[in-house]
Amino acid sequence: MSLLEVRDLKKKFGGNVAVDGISFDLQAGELLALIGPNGAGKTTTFNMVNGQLAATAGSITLDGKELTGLAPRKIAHMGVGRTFQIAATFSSLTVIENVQMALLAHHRKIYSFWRAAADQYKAEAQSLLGQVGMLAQADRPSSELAYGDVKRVELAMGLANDPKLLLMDEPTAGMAPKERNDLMALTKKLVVDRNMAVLFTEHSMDVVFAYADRMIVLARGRLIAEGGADDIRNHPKVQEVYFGTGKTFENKEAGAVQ
Ligand SMILES: Nc1ncnc2c1ncn2[C@@H]1O[C@H](COP(=O)(O)OP(=O)(O)OP(=O)(O)O)[C@@H](O)[C@H]1O
Repeated sequence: MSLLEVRDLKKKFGGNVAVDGISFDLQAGELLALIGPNGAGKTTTFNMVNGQLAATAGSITLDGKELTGLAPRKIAHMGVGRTFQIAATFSSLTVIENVQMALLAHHRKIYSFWRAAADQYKAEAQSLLGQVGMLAQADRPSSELAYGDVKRVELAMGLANDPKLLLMDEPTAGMAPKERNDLMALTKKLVVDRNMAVLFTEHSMDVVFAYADRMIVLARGRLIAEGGADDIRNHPKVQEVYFGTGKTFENKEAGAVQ
């Protein structure tokens, strides 16, 4: 049994079929990329896995337990994490306070307890910051961080619920190539060290080909290809949909840093 099993998953918005009966597996310790042109159904798939969107049909199981129909909070507690952007309101908090907030949320403490709980989960937060190489910057205001470091803190926050599966939506968007590579190398290390699974969407093909263990390709809601970098690069259907959009892989790489 795979950690995540998606079977015949479907989502309709009115008459528009955004995800049209896709099936795939994800193992613990695997970094799986979900790619495809704009409007392919990537975000919709993601949001069904974390429970933000209800599936129209199909099944999603984690460790054999059905996730469809459960609330996002319940799914998070079952071990599905996601990286989220540090909200503007939290940018005045220090790095470690942001991670403590994520831990408080996971342990269901109420925000108004925050003052009294300033020291709560400090050791756990330090441990998470250590894992993403940010311990030395724990007491800096988040607003002062370089963009690549913000992304590391967001990753630490995504680990607050000790996820078996971490969802990352375009983790490297807006990053310079060096920062992108550092973040993905770190993600890969965490996947191995924690025996965690990661499902990520990504527009930058160089990131996908360099770091993903495997990739699945969606086009118009259908899964059209699945495999390693060489399988995907040379897959006629994949070439067709990417050429069909006027974007070759090379063009996408060149235009990846926005
Ligand atoms: N809330 C919604 N209501 C109606 N249609 C939607 C909704 N969300 C997505 N869609 C439609 O579903 C299809 C898939 O969208 P989705 O955002 O999942 O694609 P995507 O692969 O993530 O695209 P992108 O790379 O542009 O983010 C599109 O046709 C989109 O217009």
